[in-house]
Amino acid sequence: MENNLTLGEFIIENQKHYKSTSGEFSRLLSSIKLAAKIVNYKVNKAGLVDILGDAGDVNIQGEDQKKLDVYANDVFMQTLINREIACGIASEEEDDFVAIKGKHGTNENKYVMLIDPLDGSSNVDVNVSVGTIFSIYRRVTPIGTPVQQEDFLQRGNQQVAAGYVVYGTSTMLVYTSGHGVNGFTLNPAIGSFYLSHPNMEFPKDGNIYSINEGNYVHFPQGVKDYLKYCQEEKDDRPYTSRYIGSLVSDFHRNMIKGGIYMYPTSSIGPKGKLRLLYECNPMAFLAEQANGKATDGYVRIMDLKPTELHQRVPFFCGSTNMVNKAEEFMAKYPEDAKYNDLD
Ligand SMILES: O=P(O)(O)OC[C@H]1O[C@](O)(COP(=O)(O)O)[C@@H](O)[C@@H]1O
Ligand SMILES: [Mg+2]
Ligand SMILES: [Mg+2]
Repeated sequence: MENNLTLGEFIIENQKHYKSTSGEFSRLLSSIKLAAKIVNYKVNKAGLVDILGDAGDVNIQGEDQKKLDVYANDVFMQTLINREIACGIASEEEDDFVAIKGKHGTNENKYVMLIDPLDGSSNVDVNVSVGTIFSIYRRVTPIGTPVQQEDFLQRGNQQVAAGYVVYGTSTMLVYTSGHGVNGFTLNPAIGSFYLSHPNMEFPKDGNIYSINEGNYVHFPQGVKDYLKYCQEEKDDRPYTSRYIGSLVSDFHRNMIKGGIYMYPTSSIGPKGKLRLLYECNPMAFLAEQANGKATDGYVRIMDLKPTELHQRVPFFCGSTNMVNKAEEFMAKYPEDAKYNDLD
């Protein structure tokens, strides 16, 4: 393993792909790598340090923040702010985007980042794998001016890079900058990420479906029909149901083994649960770069026009043939495509 490229070497080797010649993009990826190691160190010994349980606050989405949500958010925010490595950051745990003003009050950087600092919060206290998700864009407003909302509300197809860290049996950082998907495993003894999963790809087909079936009665009919199809005794079915409850971990498993992750609308969550900007868009970019597919059941996730920082959308993501099949069932109920009109 140690002969493999380290993540740092890989980033430098692949600088030729980045339109940024200033090294700014490489430094941004290196800062993410550093923050991931710091969070990993805490996550790995969560039971021994006072980091489990609720932080006692509620985020803008009305969710109880876990201490690890707040910790991971602070680590990523401070790591990037202290290095003045981006001009703005938006986070699941911050009400609004944060403009990074350099020491001299201005910031010449061209990248903004959106982040889900700790994904799978419900699993934090029970020692089940969790993650971090990030998405990077080039700003659209003039460099040197204060960053604006429109720099963050860009369609997913404008992403420059996206990735996740999974804090699981091993810790991995998986990312794309538009040239395929590569996975790096952390060697905790050496403290370096090594290329362990080059050119990751979703199998076109799979036999795993991931969805919180506890919400079954609330699902749209198209989803109920697709689940019946998955559970039918026919051909290579029934499929296997696997649901960790951490998007990053369910996505990672399905990318390796073949499968589909679904978080649809429901009568209790009329727009679904997952956030477009820092959960669905980055995972969709990774999925497509790994020959998978990601839609809201009807439309390509990365073509959706964001309107709010924390907006939610339904999410169907994974092996292309499985997402196509799910869409076939959804297409029979076109009225369910209008989830955005349900204000
Ligand atoms: O408990 P539910 O409703 O099945 O939701 C689980 C989903 O919600 C999430 O935990 C949402 O992410 P956060 O933990 O970052 O809020 C996903 O990781 C996961 O797939
Ligand atoms: Mg999340
Ligand atoms: Mg989160």
